[in-house]
This record gives sequence, C-alpha cells and structure tokens, in this order.
Amino acid sequence: MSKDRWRSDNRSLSRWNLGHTRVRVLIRGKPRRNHLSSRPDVGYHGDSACCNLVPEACILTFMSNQPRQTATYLSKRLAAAGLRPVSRFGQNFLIDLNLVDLIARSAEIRKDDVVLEIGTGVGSLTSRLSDQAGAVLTVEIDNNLHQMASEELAGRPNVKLIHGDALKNKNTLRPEIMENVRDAKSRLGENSRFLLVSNLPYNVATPIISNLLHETPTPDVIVVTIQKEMGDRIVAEPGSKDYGALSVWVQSICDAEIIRILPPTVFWPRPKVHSAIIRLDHRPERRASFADLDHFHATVRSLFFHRRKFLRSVVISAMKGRLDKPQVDAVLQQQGHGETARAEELNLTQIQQLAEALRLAEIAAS
Ligand SMILES: C[S@@+](CC[C@H](N)C(=O)[O-])C[C@H]1O[C@@H](n2cnc3c(N)ncnc32)[C@H](O)[C@@H]1O
Repeated sequence: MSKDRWRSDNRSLSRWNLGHTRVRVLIRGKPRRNHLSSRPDVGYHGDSACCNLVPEACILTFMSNQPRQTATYLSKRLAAAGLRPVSRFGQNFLIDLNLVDLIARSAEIRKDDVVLEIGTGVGSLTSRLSDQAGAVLTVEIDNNLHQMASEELAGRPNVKLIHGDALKNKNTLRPEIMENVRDAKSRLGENSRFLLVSNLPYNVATPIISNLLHETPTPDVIVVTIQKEMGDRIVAEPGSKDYGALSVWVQSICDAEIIRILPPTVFWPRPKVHSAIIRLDHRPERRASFADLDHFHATVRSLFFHRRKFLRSVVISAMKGRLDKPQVDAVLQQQGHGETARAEELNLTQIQQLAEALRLAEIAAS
C-alpha cells in the first residue's frame, strides 16, 4: 500500500478505500473525522499505521485486505453518490468476490495479454484483470459508473477506460474498441493474446459475443458471465430445444464450455434469472475453413429464423431474389436433405456444407 493511494474524500472521511484495503481511522479509540479532511501524512507499521497530522497517535485499523463488495457496501457506495443501479443497463453487480476471482482465473491471463472488459461497473473485476494482464481496456456506458471506476482505477497505468456504448449498432462494435485492442497488442509484442473477460450486461451479451467473433483479431479466449439460458444455447447440441443460430455460429469457430452456474443471490440487485460463467476458446483452423464467414453467419441466422418450419420453406424464403425454388431444391437434394428435414436436426458439418453449397449456387446463378 502506498501513501499515494491515500484519498481524503469528503464522502467517507473515516473510512477510506486504499486500493484494496479498507481502513478505519481511529483517534484515541474513536473515529474522528475533522482532522482528516486534508491529506494526512501517514506512516505504516505492519498492519497498523500512524498519522502525523494530529499530535495524538492515530491508529488505522486495517479491516480487510480485499475490496468489499457486499450488497450493503455497493448500495451504500452508490447511494453516497446519489445513484441506484440502472436496470436498462443490466446493472447486476457480482457481490461474491470468489466468483470475481473465478472469472479472472478461468481466463488464464498472462502478463502480455490484452483484456477487454465490457461493463466496467465500479471496477472490481477490472482491478483483478489489471493485476494479471499487460493491458486492460474497459468500456462503460453509464457516465456515473465510469466516473466512479475512473477514480478507483486511477493508479493503474495498464487500464484504459472508455465511456460509451460498446455497440455502434446491433451488428457492429464501437470502432474505438478494436482500434485500442490492436494498438495494445502491437505494444505488448507478438505473443500477446486478446481476451474478453467480463460480467456482461445481459441485454447486449449476444451481439457483443457474436460481433467480436467477426473481428480481427478475434478473442483467443472469452470468459464471461451471461444469462444461463444464453449459455445453454451456446453449448447446445443438434436436436435439443436450445440448439439454434447462436450454437452453430459460436461452435463453428470456438470450443465452448459452461464453467459455473450462478444463482441470482450472488448479484446485487438480484436478477430474475440464473446466470452462467462460460469459456470460449477460439479455433483459428475452423475459422480458416470458411470461404466467407459473413455469408455463413447470415445464412445460419436465416436458417433458424423459423425453427419449427421445414428446411425447404426456410431456405426458399431466405434465398428469395437470389435462388429460385428449383435451384434451392437442387442444392437440398445434392446435400441429401429430404422434404421433411428441419434445420434444428442438422449437425454443424451439415449446416456448414449446406451454407457453402448455397453460396456457390448463388455465385453460379448471378
Ligand atoms: C452486469 S454489470 C457488471 C459490472 C461489473 N463489471 C461487475 O462485475 O460487477 C454490467 C455493466 O455493463 C454496463 N453496460 C450496460 N450496457 C452497456 C453497453 N452497451 N456498453 C458498455 N457498458 C454497458 C452497465 O452499466 C454495467 O455497469
């Protein structure tokens, strides 16, 4: 702990958050506030300290060497700044610090990695990422939280905060994000990897993950907290009720696993649903097998748009204006899909082959 981290903050004069250490200031056994409204000169002795601002010995009692993140702490901290969690921004903060650690640990971050975090919040996961990574880029849409996190993370030169929406629109990330990632990666050298590690805002989790998989560089590893239902869809197998466009898109490029299911009680405020920590590992060799990744993604989306319909009618409407019915029938026959086939029964390889056959038929027809 350094003296520089001392903060004389009028909102909490008797208890300051010194980086990761909560401190209670006691003067002759009683909390005294007035002496400490300006920056005191503090000397530290083991796990106590003395303050030379007042003649009496001033004992600082170290309450904990971990940041506090209980529901009470967070609610008080936001209330002190006149704030409440904003539900439209998906502000459900993780209050179990073991799980914050689990997220960071599961990403196996190295010193030359660039880590992107979407949703800085008050910066608790960000600090752990900053301890382990070469560079952390963190994006927060809420100006109040961005300001709070900026103060919290001020002494961390490897953290860059961006204030704004991580999405330019549903299909595109904010361009600044990838520009910063590429910059940081080139600074950290050729072994540097790019990771997404976040407790994601649930309402934008799908476009964030889907869009990032289109980007260059693609994240080598993604470890994120998302809604459990979305986690189930990502890892779903053909024929199951959760299998759909997201399963096919993600599994076509990554290995996917659910690391832990989280109950609502580990968040504040509690969400209505269970959550999941998932890990995705990018497989560049799979990605390289696609002649046109954007075309593949668009085809997959349209194949699952009406998941209960027969494959033939889905493909006919998806290819309208590009292939006529006989051309669609020829492709389906060539791929061995009968009249009663449905997209949800096709495995990854069958979908990839169908999408590629449709792409080639389209080129031939144009
Ligand atoms: C689930 S909270 C996670 C906060 C913190 N990282 C934690 O682990 O407790 C999601 C955060 O994402 C922010 N957020 C929501 N939508 C966003 C968007 N489109 N772009 C950037 N940040 C967003 C919210 O304001 C909120 O702080």
